[in-house]
Formats: sequence, structure tokens, C-alpha cells
Amino acid sequence: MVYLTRRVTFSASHRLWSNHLTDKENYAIYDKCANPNGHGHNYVLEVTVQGEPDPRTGMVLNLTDLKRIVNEQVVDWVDHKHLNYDVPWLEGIIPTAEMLAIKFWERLAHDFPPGQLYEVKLHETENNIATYRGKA
Ligand SMILES: Nc1nc2c(c(=O)[nH]1)N=C([C@H](O)[C@H](O)COP(=O)(O)OP(=O)(O)OP(=O)(O)O)CN2
Repeated sequence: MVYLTRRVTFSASHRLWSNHLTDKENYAIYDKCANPNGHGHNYVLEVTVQGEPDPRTGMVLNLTDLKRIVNEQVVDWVDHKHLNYDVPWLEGIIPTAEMLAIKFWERLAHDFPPGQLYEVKLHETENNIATYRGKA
């Protein structure tokens, strides 16, 4: 099995806040990430597909197609956006790294044959990373 990864970067802002919690609880849990006007990250997104190279092309998937799918399904929607307000398909979620990784997977999965999408890895900061491989 070969794993093929497309890495992209995008910048976005968000606020971590739960309507299920009191103000006091929100600030206790999310601290500086609960800042009312949000804060920004330079995200790094890695999307990995798996498969055997086609003997005729030497490719698991054309990286040009992988780039197009990642841009069309995710990056074009989230780059330079406020993730709490600007992206219709993120409405109603708390835009933590793990929730974003799940939502990105859900959008991307439609564009690949069953089983080809292997992993969505989202680096929120240099040190904070969420990885999603679909439902167990
Ligand atoms: N489970 C989660 N917890 C937190 C998330 C998240 O997405 N999921 N996000 C945040 C903040 O948005 C942010 O990532 C935390 O920033 P910070 O602590 O400053 O992290 P840094 O990597 O920049 O700082 P270092 O101290 O250099 O590691 C909080 N929690």
C-alpha cells in the first residue's frame, strides 16, 4: 500500500465557545481561545490517500487531481474566513482542530472512491494537531 499526501496551508480565524456552557465555563475551558472577537491561525492541512500505483501510470492518484479536490472542497471555502460565521457547512460546530478535521473529511470523502481517502491531518499550530481517519 502506498500513501500519497497533499499538504496545503490556509489562514483563518475562529472563536472557541459552546452554547451548552455558561460564560464562566467557556472562559475556564477555552481561556484565550474564547476571546469575543476570535483569533487567527495559519493552519496546515495534510490530506492522504492510499492505494496501489496503477501499473500503466505509476500513480495511486494524480496529485494534480488531489490538489484540485482539496482546494475545491476545503481550502477555497476556509482560507481568510472566520470559521464561526463564514462557512455554511461549518455552521453549528465548535471549530476546534478535531471538529474541523472531521468536517473536512466529510466533504473530501465524496470525491474519492470508497476506501481511498486515508487520513485528514490538521495542524492548528506547530504543536497542536488533529488527525481523523473516518469512523472506526
Ligand atoms: N481539543 C482542543 N483543544 C484546544 C484547541 C483545539 O482545537 N482542540 N484549540 C486551542 C487553541 O485554538 C490553540 O490551538 C491553542 O493555542 P496555544 O496553546 O497557544 O498553542 P501553541 O501551539 O500556539 O502554543 P505552544 O505553547 O507553543 O504549544 C486550545 N485548545
